[in-house]
Amino acid sequence: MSEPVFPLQITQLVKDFTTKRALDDFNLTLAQGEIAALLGPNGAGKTTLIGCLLGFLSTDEGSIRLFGEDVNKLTPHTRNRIGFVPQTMTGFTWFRVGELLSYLAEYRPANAPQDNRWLDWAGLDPRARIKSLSGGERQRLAIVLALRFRPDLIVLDEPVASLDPQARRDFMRLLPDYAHHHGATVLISSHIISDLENICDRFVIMRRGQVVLDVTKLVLQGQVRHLSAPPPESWGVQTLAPAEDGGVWVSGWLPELDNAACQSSLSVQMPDVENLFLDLSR
Ligand SMILES: Nc1ncnc2c1ncn2[C@@H]1O[C@H](COP(=O)(O)OP(=O)(O)OP(=O)(O)O)[C@@H](O)[C@H]1O
Repeated sequence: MSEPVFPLQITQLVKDFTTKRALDDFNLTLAQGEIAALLGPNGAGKTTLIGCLLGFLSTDEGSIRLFGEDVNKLTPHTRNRIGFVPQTMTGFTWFRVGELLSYLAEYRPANAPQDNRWLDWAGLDPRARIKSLSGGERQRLAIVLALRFRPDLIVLDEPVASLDPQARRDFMRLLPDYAHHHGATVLISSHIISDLENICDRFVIMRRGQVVLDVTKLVLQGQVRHLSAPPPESWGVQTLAPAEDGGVWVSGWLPELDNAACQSSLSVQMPDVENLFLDLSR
């Protein structure tokens, strides 16, 4: 039987800068249609990871495969299946918005499918010069450029930091709609965890270049709990991290865990991603 082909498969990745190991045995595989949050404190390695998986940065060990192809040997077809939204858009400043859209469209096949909802959402004046756009308007343009040609794998590095609240909210509604509609896979990094909690079905938390927790929303809701104090060993649950409030994060099989907590003096709470993230990041 042939191996499944994943949109993204990162295996034992190592990335060293001169004085720093930024990624250390990093592993991540995304299946088609998954919307995954990439979370980590400043310096955790998120941008480095994204740079490596898009082929912008060289790697030292391990492998990165996109739709089954080595990231450094992507065919043009596969390259066209990937959309990348950077933290800030640079370059192309001499173009007008409409000129840049037309110019970049020439690099696509004439019949390439498009999704115009992003242009509608961005609301940009095609006659505006890119150098005169505000930071948020440039970011809208970056999103249009990355998503207009219906990518199957979307990688977003802090895409909403410069968007106003309405644009950010609308974008965070459109993105999962788009992904579900087209079966696209999404990897999104952001420090605004409440946004990600709503739209993501998987949470990958990294620290110091490594994955410290990789959990689906289903497992998070079904098996991860915050306890007010460490549980007895006999419960057989795994301790994930101590919590700042003196409690502890555990993972175990429910309802056994909830039943056990009911019969003891421990209080048990459903997880919220932000607190779990903060405690795992310490
Ligand atoms: N070109 C570079 N040379 C040396 N060290 C680097 C370089 N780029 C990044 N680093 C280091 O690698 C580590 C990971 O950086 P990275 O930018 O990937 O973190 P991040 O998780 O994206 O952080 P942030 O949330 O602040 O954007 C940091 O310690 C950073 O100082």
